[in-house]
Amino acid sequence: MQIQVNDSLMNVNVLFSEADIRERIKQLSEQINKDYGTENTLIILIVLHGALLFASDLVRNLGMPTEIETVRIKSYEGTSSTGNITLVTPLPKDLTDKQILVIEDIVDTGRSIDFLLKELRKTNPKSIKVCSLLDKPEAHEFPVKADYVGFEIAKHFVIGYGLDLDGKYRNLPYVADLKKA
Ligand SMILES: O=P(O)(O)OC[C@H]1O[C@H](OP(=O)(O)OP(=O)(O)O)[C@H](O)[C@@H]1O
Ligand SMILES: Nc1nc2[nH]cnc2c(=O)[nH]1
Repeated sequence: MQIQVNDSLMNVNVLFSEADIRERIKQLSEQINKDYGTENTLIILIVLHGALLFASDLVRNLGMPTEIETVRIKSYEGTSSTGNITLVTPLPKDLTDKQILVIEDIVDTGRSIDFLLKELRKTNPKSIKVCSLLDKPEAHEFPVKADYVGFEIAKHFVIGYGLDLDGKYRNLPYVADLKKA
């Protein structure tokens, strides 16, 4: 598939197929189930919009009681970060003493998750961990480390499986990068 990005025609190059993602989600959920056990409730905090597809596949494999919550933060326009993070929706209420697992689609510069973790810590939860489908270690500008990572990737802009380009292509069932056609 080819798509137009600004003035360039780009090839959509699959990095992780549907099967790759399914298999990795199985492994991640096994690890999360092992770490948390089956007794205590886990708050699943889905960071909208990007993490929607990943989270909905991941939670189906979790064995503990969960409460699903969402938060929307925004930083990217096109393929670059604006540098300004905003909390578009409020944090869920009553997070004090709760176990929270934040679900992200990608940690890139780390600015978004750094911002969100600071906001969450103000609510005095029992614990906060982060599970991100993708991580770009070479792009980090903030000292963040996700506790669970699906795949580490290079410093390339990716789309699909929740990740957008100006709001589009989130529905692609795979993760792809863009190469000049
Ligand atoms: O580590 P960073 O450099 O901050 O980049 C990661 C963030 O960027 C994307 O969000 P975006 O603001 O594009 O919103 P979206 O999830 O609605 O696409 C993504 O979902 C992460 O939240
Ligand atoms: N779609 C998309 N959003 C991002 N937000 C931060 N990095 C990325 C990326 O590589 N792709």
